[in-house]
Amino acid sequence: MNRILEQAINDGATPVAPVGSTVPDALGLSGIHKSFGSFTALNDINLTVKKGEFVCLLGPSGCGKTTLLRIIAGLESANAGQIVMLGRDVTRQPAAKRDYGIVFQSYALFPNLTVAENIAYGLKGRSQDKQTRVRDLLALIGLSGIEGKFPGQLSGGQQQRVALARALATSPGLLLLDEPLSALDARVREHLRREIRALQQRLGITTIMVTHDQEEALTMADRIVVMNHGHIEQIGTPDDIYAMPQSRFVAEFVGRANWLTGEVQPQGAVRVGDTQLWANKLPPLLDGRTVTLFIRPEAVVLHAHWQGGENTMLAHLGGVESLGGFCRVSLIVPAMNNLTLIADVSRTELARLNLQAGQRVPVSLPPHALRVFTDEAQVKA
Ligand SMILES: Nc1ncnc2c1ncn2[C@@H]1O[C@H](COP(=O)(O)OP(=O)(O)OP(=O)(O)O)[C@@H](O)[C@H]1O
Repeated sequence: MNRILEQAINDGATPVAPVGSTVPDALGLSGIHKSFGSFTALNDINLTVKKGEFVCLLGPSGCGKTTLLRIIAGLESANAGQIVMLGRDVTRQPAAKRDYGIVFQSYALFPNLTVAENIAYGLKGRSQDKQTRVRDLLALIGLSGIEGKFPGQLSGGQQQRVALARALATSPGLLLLDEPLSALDARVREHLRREIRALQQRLGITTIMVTHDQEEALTMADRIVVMNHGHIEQIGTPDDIYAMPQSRFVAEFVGRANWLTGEVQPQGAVRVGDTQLWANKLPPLLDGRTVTLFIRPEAVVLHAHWQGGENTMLAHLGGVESLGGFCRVSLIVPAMNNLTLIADVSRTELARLNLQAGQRVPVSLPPHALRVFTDEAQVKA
């Protein structure tokens, strides 16, 4: 077994707790508040991260995710709130007393030091032990033999892997990643995404990563924390966030969506233009209210022939855009005031339907796939 992996396990870094044992949470944030002058950057942030979890802080530019990561790291201080790491209150501890490794967006390696010197920078002890540690870490990140190179001789992806090795060198309890992939090109980014996730799972190291890239968060995280204007909009697994967004902001920020505005009818349907739509979980007492229905493009069903049925209508085929593995079809629905729906359809399905531009296509919006929002909040059944 790789020595680092072995050490991580000996250090107790494995994420799975024995049945019945009480493992303290890796991180607990309560009531975190941060202002810069009169500007509130973070407002009442509460979050618990379990040992071994990979959590992504996701949100648009300026929502406060980097500020939150810096507060966890002790590089910024909060105006109010408490930070607990593995049961230890570190709120007033300086950065050096908090047990974490960090990787920033820009590689932040010392250009005048070799790879080995960069990785060993924070290590204490005998030079021979350090050499062994560096060798093990380089093997761990798949870059054995580059000890003597300088950062300038490495590609961007290699530099970020070295930065990761440096962050892991002291076997920290927590790994903090601040947009570590955003300076890399798409192919390297995708590759490193998988590598970092695999490494994190093998080491069982609790990880918090800041990203504005929803795909990154959806593919890497155990849980996603969606942030907006300094507060948390939703915390959930990638599946929860994608399929059951709790606010319109989350639904719009993560993935594509169709939005349909309609009025709730006395019998419980929602009228959109001349069409009556039924949604599962439409709660009572909404008669006459204007609501917004939400459906993901891949949930829109196209039919080869008209069969009628619930939530089925005729649309005109607007256009077909190829997006590699699937196609995005735009559909204009006359019975919904010429609203344009988008549907994501596989290439096989598209070939089966044999669609021609301008053709009339029967379209269904399955009731179970329609979610209902009033103003900002999603209506809960
Ligand atoms: N030192 C500072 N002084 C004043 N305002 C700051 C400071 N640091 C951050 N801010 C403000 O706080 C808000 C949150 O910034 P933060 O960097 O945390 O956002 P972010 O979500 O990480 O965005 P990005 O993805 O663009 O880095 C922004 O409006 C930013 O301008």
